[in-house]
Amino acid sequence: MTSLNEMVVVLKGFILHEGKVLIVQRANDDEVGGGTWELVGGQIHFGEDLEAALLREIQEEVGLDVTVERILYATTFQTHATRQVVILTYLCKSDHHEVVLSEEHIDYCWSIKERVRELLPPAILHDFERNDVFSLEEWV
Ligand SMILES: Nc1nc2c([nH]c(=O)n2[C@H]2C[C@H](O)[C@@H](COP(=O)(O)OP(=O)(O)OP(=O)(O)O)O2)c(=O)[nH]1
Repeated sequence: MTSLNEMVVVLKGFILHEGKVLIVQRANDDEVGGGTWELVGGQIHFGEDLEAALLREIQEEVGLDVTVERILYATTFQTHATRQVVILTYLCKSDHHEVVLSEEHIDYCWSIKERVRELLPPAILHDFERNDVFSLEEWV
């Protein structure tokens, strides 16, 4: 019997430029999480390398060429009964701050910690706390 369960792997970039992290706001008409703020990134394609997938997603969503430094944390959750997401979040550095958004997002913000605490949803903030992301010395 074929399983109807789905497992997706999502790569996210914690992109820093001059001490601030880039967060983006999903389009309001997005069926999942419309209007909410998140890190840049998306699903790996079958057969793709992790870093290549991350660089592709970052280029597609915000038009930046970044340097990937290291993995910060991995997390997983179910979006509904038959769909589980595994998220790998990587520290990245950008030499530039000029962002070109795709149709997926309607706004962006290079953010200090205080702003991130105001804008990101509790689930992501919880993962930041659990994985000491707020202690990153490169982040203002
Ligand atoms: N709990 C938790 N949720 C997170 C984290 N990072 C993160 O983006 N999310 C949420 C926000 C997104 O709604 C969701 C999955 O990311 P996504 O929207 O880019 O994935 P997707 O399936 O749409 O991928 P794609 O179509 O854009 O390729 O996970 C995190 O660290 N912890």
